[in-house]
Amino acid sequence: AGSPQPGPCVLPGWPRPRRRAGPARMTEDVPKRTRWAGKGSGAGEGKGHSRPGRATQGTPVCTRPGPPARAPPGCGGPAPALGVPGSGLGYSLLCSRPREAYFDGWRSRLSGGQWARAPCFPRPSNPGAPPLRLPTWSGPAPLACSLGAVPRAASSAIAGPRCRACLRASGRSLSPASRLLLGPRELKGSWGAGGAALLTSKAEPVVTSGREMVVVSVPAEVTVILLDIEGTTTPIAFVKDILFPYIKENVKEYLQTHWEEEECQQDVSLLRKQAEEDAHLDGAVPIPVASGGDVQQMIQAVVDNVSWQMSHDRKTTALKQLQGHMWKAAFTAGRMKAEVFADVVPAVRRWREAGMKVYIYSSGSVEAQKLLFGHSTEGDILELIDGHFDTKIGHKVESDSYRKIADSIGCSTNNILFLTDVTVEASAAEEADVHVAVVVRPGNAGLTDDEKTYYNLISSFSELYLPSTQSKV
Ligand SMILES: CSCCC(=O)C(=O)COP(=O)(O)O
Ligand SMILES: [Mg+2]
Repeated sequence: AGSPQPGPCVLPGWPRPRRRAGPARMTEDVPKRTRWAGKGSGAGEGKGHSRPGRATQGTPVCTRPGPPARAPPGCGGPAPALGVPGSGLGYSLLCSRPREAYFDGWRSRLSGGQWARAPCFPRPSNPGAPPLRLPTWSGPAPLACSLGAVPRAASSAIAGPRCRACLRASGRSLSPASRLLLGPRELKGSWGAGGAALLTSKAEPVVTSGREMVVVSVPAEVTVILLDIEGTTTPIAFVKDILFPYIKENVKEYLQTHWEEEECQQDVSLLRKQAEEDAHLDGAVPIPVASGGDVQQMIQAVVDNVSWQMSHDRKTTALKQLQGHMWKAAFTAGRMKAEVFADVVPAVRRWREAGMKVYIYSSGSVEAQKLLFGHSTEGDILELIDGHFDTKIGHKVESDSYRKIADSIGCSTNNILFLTDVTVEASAAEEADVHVAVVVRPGNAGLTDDEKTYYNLISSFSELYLPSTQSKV
């Protein structure tokens, strides 16, 4: 295997970014999500790349000489995972011509006829990053999975899905080019609970109790991890079934009890202002001015307004501020403990040990965030958080908010990795050049195939791999 062949390298069905001016390079066809590898390569990198929903499907053709991509041995046709969105983009391409694959800032030279689970395109990024030789295979795939798409080392110990296509068929998404989906080659070290055997200095297999695990490698430039709460650190069910119902059931009584207090009046003023802004919206509930009117009537208007906002899951600062004040009593009295996913605290500790700063950015008010982490099922874990942001800095769906957060922290946007369950937030953050990964947790909203393809997905914080060579803030 392996003498160089002429001809274009065709990667069918990628969501394609728009071409930018300048000499044709394979990187121009790299979907934006692969920017994890390319963020250091210059201002504007990735701008204009396609996103889910806006993606144009096509058949990008690299301009470098090389063989057409062809199906892996045993597959009997084009690798199914290659031709559709959600495929994992260029992993497992058979390149019989030496080329460089850039992979999360690491480079691996793939020589003739070898398979590599790495994107088959050059990335101009992170020139200073250490080279990494990714696992490669020569000749026929060592083990064709049921769909025959991805070769991997044989191991009867490994249960579960065996290739991207199988994983996708089994409902498990993976796709980002920056993921390592490796066969069971060598187990080193351990990471996280549950017996996960994990990478040490090199990208190596991740096998947890006989189950293959997908890892997303954190780019070396990342020094700050910014966390969403609902759907990311905390189950949506806790918010929807405990926190929010508490508000609905208690708002009237709370207002009646605290109406005369300064804090409560400020909350009502903010809600009134919001109601004025919302006046054009269907079903919006106005709040009359407090000029000697009937207090009970006003309280009822606030209750109705809150109820209307919550029924639409509004994330307004006004609503979040009142909610935060209301939760205070419940949390401080020990009547409520906030749930955090089991992987959160161990991972955050690890990140901090590695020198990362960890911040929260949630629609929940900073006050509510502090209550939540100060009274969690894991105890008071506030000390693990370096700082908090809420919608006072801007809404999570606006990219400017992320620039302001970076300013406030004192870093560049590309030093930040934002973890969220909401792709619109991820998209806004990316627009500001923030790295993102979408967190898939039980109960979270589903993702479209394009979104699964486009974004780095993790289902546990333990799936984030921090290269040990990184220097941190
Ligand atoms: C202390 S956060 C309470 C949950 C909440 O109010 C909320 O809106 C969560 O939104 P997130 O931005 O964390 O998804
Ligand atoms: Mg969320």
